[in-house]
Amino acid sequence: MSTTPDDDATTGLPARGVFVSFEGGDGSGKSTQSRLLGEWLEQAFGREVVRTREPGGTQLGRTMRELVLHGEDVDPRTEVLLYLTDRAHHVASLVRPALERGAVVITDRYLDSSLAYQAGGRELDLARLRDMQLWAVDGLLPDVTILLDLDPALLPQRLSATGLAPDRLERSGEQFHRRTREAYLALAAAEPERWRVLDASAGIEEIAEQVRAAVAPLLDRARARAAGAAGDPVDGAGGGTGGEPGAAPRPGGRLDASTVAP
Ligand SMILES: Nc1ncnc2c1ncn2[C@@H]1O[C@H](COP(=O)(O)OP(=O)(O)OP(=O)(O)O)[C@@H](O)[C@H]1O
Ligand SMILES: Cc1cn([C@H]2C[C@H](O)[C@@H](COP(=O)(O)O)O2)c(=O)[nH]c1=O
Repeated sequence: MSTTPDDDATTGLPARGVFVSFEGGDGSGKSTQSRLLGEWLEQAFGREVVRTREPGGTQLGRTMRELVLHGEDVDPRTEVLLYLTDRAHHVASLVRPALERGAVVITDRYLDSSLAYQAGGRELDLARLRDMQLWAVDGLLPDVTILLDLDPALLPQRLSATGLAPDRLERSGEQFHRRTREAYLALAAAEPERWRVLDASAGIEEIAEQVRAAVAPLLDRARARAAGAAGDPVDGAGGGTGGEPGAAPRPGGRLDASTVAP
């Protein structure tokens, strides 16, 4: 959940939540997979799951989303700042508080979207953008980032499946989407301990299984950490009983509050 493995750098409290981000091109299946992962986590682990997204995970963010995706055309630097404003508020008001109370936070896009789309796609300076992102979120990085890698040639097919008119970014052209994809792959290659790259052209259930396999070990680690902090045995009665990747939902599993992205 944070840049340090055992403690939250900001609060000094034990880091008990788990932070998962989905990344990828438009129409790569992020919403589909974040929904499936959230349902599985609630049912199999009885964990509080907070599903959210960028831009648009907060009320302010929904205004920013409308502006950046459906408003007047803006230059690339203005675009960076719109996404950054959404992100800073999202982390401060929703993501960090949820992690601090022990929730699993699943976000459909996070700061890597800006590095791929604005540095890669719009060809802005990567190092500068990375510094700005880390400042805006006070250093908070996901425990795991799942890249749903899709050839942009498949984008029209995926977009038409949604039945929605393409937004300003989706209309940015094939070369833009190719640069974005290359940027994602380079980010993942540079930080393999955080990223998992999955083939987004595979079937929905096959991908869901790979996502579960990537996330389940993090839950075990967080559970052990939380139990240690509370003085409980790791396999004690409190909380979920855990589960294997792909395990059937646990009967009687506790369903906690879930914030679902609008
Ligand atoms: N693995 C898959 N194979 C085929 N179709 C898929 C797959 N995953 C998702 N889809 C379909 O593709 C469309 C886009 O999926 P989804 O909305 O999950 O993508 P997304 O990455 O969240 O898109 P966006 O970035 O545009 O919001 C939907 O119609 C969805 O049902
Ligand atoms: C967070 C973020 C997003 N974008 C782009 C990527 C997509 O084209 C849209 C968001 O739409 P989605 O339906 O939620 O995928 O915005 C970006 O360019 N930079 C960012 O930081």
